[in-house]
Amino acid sequence: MARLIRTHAISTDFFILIKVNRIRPSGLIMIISYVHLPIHMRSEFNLAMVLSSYVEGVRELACEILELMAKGLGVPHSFFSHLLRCFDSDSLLRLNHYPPVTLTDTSHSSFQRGTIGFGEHSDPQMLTLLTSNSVPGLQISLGNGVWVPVSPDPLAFCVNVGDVLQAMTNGRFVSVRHRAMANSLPTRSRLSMVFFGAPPPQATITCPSELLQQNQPLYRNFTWAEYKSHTYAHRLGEVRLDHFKIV
Ligand SMILES: O=C(O)CCC(=O)C(=O)O
Ligand SMILES: [Fe+2]
Repeated sequence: MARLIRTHAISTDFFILIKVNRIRPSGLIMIISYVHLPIHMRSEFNLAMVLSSYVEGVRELACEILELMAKGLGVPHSFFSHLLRCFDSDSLLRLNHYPPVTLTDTSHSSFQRGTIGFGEHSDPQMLTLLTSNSVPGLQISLGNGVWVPVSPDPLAFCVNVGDVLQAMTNGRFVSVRHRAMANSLPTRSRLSMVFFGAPPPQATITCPSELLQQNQPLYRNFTWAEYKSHTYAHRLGEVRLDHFKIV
């Protein structure tokens, strides 16, 4: 954990240092960006070193959380975590950049407070660990149109259950629907760094027998590759796990 905090601090500085160019296709309200990485980086900002150390630390943290969940559910210790520890685990690190878009910026005249930057969805993987700089934007859905903002804290992780963990726990843990608002701060970009813990493509997503002693299975077995291709063939906002429900 100490190493994770150290690497997190270095990588946050690193990502703040990178040059950011916004593309503004005429007529388009935008919120799309290039991130340029300087080629001649000082040695302490060696990208590969920082990223692999970060991913190793954040993956370990995700595994520890999954092991605590397994303990709480009374299922074998590494039933969930071993999938993230597999050498061909399909886990992913994503950086999201939300450039400042101000209400007075004429090229964004139709931009309004409340514009969504990243639409409502649940993450398809098992467990998400998200951290951001101190610019707000992330919101969690409580259902019925109620959204709760998550206070941005560069030294904290927001941990979200993903669809696959919902299926593997037979609905005991529910994947959280969330979204990110476009950034209306005039001068600062919002950056989020998201680790998605996922199984290997050919892993079968199934529920442990301990969770089926008094309950019928809610979802049929599927592979992560199958779920992923279903996910990308459907819209972000759909409840994509419903397709695998046993009716
Ligand atoms: O940037 C954020 O706060 C949310 C991003 C997100 O939900 C995602 O990348 O799946
Ligand atoms: Fe997400």
